[in-house]
Amino acid sequence: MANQNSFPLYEKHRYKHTYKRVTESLLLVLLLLQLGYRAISVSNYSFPWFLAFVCESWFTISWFFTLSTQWSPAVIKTYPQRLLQSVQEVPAVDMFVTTADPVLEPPIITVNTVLSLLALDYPPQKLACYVSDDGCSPLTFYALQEASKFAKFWVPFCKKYDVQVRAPFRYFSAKPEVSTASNTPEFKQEWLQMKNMYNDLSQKIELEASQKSNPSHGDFAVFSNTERTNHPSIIKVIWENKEDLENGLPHLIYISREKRPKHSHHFKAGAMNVLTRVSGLITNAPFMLNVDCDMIVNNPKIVHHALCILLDPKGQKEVAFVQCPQQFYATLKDDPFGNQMAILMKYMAAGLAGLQGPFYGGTNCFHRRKVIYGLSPDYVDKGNSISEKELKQKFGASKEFMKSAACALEGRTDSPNAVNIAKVIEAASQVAGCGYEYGTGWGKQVGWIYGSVTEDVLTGLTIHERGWRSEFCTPNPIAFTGFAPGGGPTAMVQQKRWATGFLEIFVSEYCPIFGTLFHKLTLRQCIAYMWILNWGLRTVFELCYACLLAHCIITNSNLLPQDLGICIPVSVIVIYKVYTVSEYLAAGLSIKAWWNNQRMSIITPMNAGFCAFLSVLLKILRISETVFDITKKDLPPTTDVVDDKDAGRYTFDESLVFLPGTTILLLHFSAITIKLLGMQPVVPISKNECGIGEIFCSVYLIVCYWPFLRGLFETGKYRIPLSTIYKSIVLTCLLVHLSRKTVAA
Ligand SMILES: O=c1ccn([C@@H]2O[C@H](COP(=O)(O)OP(=O)(O)O[C@H]3O[C@H](CO)[C@@H](O)[C@H](O)[C@H]3O)[C@@H](O)[C@H]2O)c(=O)[nH]1
Ligand SMILES: [Mn+2]
Repeated sequence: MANQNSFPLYEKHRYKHTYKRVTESLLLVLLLLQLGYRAISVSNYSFPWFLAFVCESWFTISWFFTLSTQWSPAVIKTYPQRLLQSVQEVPAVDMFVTTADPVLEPPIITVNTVLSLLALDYPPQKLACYVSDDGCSPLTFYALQEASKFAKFWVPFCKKYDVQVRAPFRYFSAKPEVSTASNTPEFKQEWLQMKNMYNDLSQKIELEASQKSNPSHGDFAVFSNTERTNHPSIIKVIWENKEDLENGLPHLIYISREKRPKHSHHFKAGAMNVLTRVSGLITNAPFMLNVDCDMIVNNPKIVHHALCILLDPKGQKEVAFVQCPQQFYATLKDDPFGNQMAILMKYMAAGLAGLQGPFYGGTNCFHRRKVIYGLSPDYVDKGNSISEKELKQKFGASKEFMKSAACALEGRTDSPNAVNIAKVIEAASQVAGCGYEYGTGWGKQVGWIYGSVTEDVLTGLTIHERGWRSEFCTPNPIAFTGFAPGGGPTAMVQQKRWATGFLEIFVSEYCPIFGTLFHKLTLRQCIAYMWILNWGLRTVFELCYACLLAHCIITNSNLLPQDLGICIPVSVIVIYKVYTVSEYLAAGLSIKAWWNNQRMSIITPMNAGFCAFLSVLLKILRISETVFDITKKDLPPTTDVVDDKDAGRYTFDESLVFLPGTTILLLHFSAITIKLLGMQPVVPISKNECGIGEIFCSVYLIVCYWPFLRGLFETGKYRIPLSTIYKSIVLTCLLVHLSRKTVAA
C-alpha cells in the first residue's frame, strides 16, 4: 500500500465561477418573484392560476437543486508517476463486463470492450476479466473464445506500439497512428496483419450469428436445452493465466448465472452481485472495475489513475469509488438528439466533485470490494472483524465465499492467482445460483442494491449514505468512451428507464432526504441527489404546464401576468437562454448544438418521463412491476466522419412513449387554430383575456416539437405510426372538449 510520507497521489483543485453564480442566483430570485406575483395578484385567482403556481414552485425548487449542485466546482488531478514510486507492487483489479442480449448488444461490441480491457497497461497477472451474460448465449461465448485467441496477438501488438485505443474496431477505423516507432515497414506489415486477423474474427462471429445453429458439442454442450430465462449456472474459464506470467493475458471467465422463471433476477444489479461473488472466489481482488458491454477503454493507463485516488492515504480512508465520466465517440455533429450530455457532464461533474462526490453511473467505475461488502468508513476505529454468524447472514451459506469475504473485509489480499480455478468452479456455480441470495444481505446490505432499474444511482447513494465519498477521474485522454444511443426509440427506452429508476428511488426507503436526516449523506449531496431524481418528477409538472397553456388559449383566459408583471417571465426566459448559449459557446460547442439540446430537453423528458411516472404509479399500486429494458446498441460507423444525412433524423416506433408528445403537439395546434379562427369564447370585461405571451409560448412549444411535426408527414421509420396519431387525436379532442366545458360551466 501507499507510503504514508509521500506526496499526495491526487489533488483536488477548487475554483469559482462568479459569472455563473451571479446569473444562476439572479434567475432564482426572478423565479421567486414570479411566485410572489402569483400569490399577490388576487384578481386572477382561479384553478389554472393555482395550478400554474404549483408547477412554477416546482420549477423554482428544481432550479435551486441545479444551482446548489453546480455552486462549488472542483477538478481532480492524479499523479500516476508518484503512485509507481510509492508502491512496491500494484494491487489486483477484477474487471466486470455485463451483457444481456446478443441481438440488442451484438457480441462483436462486447468482444471489443473485452479486448480493450485485456490490453490495459497494467501487469496482466494482476487483472482478471469476468463477463456476465444474462442472455445465456452460445454466440457470446463463442465470440469471447475467438476473441481470446485473437488477444494473444492483439495485446502484444498494442503494448509494443503503445496503441492508445485498444478496441480493434475503433483502432482500425482511424488512420494508423503516425509516430516514429510506427512509421517503419515492420509496423506497417504488422498493422496489416492485425487488421486482417481482426476482420477474420468479426467475420467468424457474423457467420456464426447468421447460422443461428445451437452447437451442442464440446464446449457448447452446456448450452443445449437452455432457455434465456431457464437454465443452470454456466461458468467457463476461457483463458487462464496459469503461470501468472507477466507477459501473459489476464484470466478471462464467462459467467451466465442461473435463471429460473419464478425467480426474480434483479436485472443488472443481480448480474453485478453474481460477478462480485464469483470473482471473490477466484481472484478476490481488492478493487473492481465495471463497464457496460459497449464502453471501451480509451486510456490504457486508466487503472493507474484510478488507483492514485484509491490508494492515496486520504483516499483510502474516505473514497469508496472512482467514477470516470461517460463520453462518446463517433458522435453526430451538433448533437441532434441532445444525448451527448457534454454540458451536463462538464458542469454537473465539476459541481459534484466539489461535494460528497459523483453519483455512481453504472459503468466506468472502480469500486473498493470491501465497501461493496458493506463496510463503513469508520471501520478503522471500530475494527472490521466479523463473526461467522454475521458472515453467513450477510453473504450466504457458501463456506468458500464466507472465507473470501472475510479476507476482503480484513484487507488481506492473499496472492490472488494462487487459486486453482478449476477447483473453485463448483463453489462458483453455487454462488451464481438463483436461490443463493435468499435470506442473505445481498441487494439490501451488501452488493448492488435492488429496487430500482437505475441500480447504479441507488447503489452509489447507499454508499454515500454510509459516509463514504467518491471522486471523478478525468485523465487526458479520457478514460472510456462509448457509442451514444440514437434518437427516437432508443433514447426514449433509456430515458424512460432512468426516469423510472429515479422515481423508484425517490419513493423508496432509500430516499436521499432520509439519508441526510438519519444517515451520513451531506445536505448539499442530498440536494444533488434530488437534482437527479427530479428528472423523473419534473416532467409531470412540465406536461401539466403545457396543457394549462393550451387550456388558457382555448378558453381565452390568461396564464401569464398581463400588467408589468410580464417582465418577470420575460426576463427569466431571456436570461436563461443567454446563459445557456454562453455555456455552450464556452465549451466550444455550436449554437445549433445548444438549440438541439434545448428542444430535446423538452421533448425527451415530457415523453419518457411521463411514461416512467405511469409505470412507477402502477408499481406503487402493485399492478405491474418495472423492468430494465435494454438500450439497443448499434454497430458504430466505421469512420468518424458521418456524412449520412439521415443519421440525425428523428425516428419513431409503435411504442406508446411517443403518445404524450404527439398529443401535446396536436393540442397546441388546436389551440392556435381556435385562436386564429376566432373561436375563443368572449370573456367578461372583469376578466383577463389570453394575450400575446401565451400565444408566443405555445408557438415556441410547437417549434420545439419540430421533429414530431415532421414525423406526422414523413414515411417509414421517420413517421409517427398512425395508431399513435389516432390515439393522440382522440386524446386531443377529449382535452379540448373538457377545456371548453369548463368555460361553459
Ligand atoms: O438484465 C440485465 C439488463 C442489463 N444488463 C446490462 O446492463 C448494462 C447497461 O444496460 P444498457 O441497456 O446499456 O443501459 P444504459 O441506459 O446504456 O445504461 C446506463 O444506465 C443503467 C441504469 O439504468 C446503468 O446500469 C448503466 O451502467 C448505465 O450506463 C449493459 O451492459 C447490459 O448488458 C444486464 O447485465 N442484465
Ligand atoms: Mn449503455
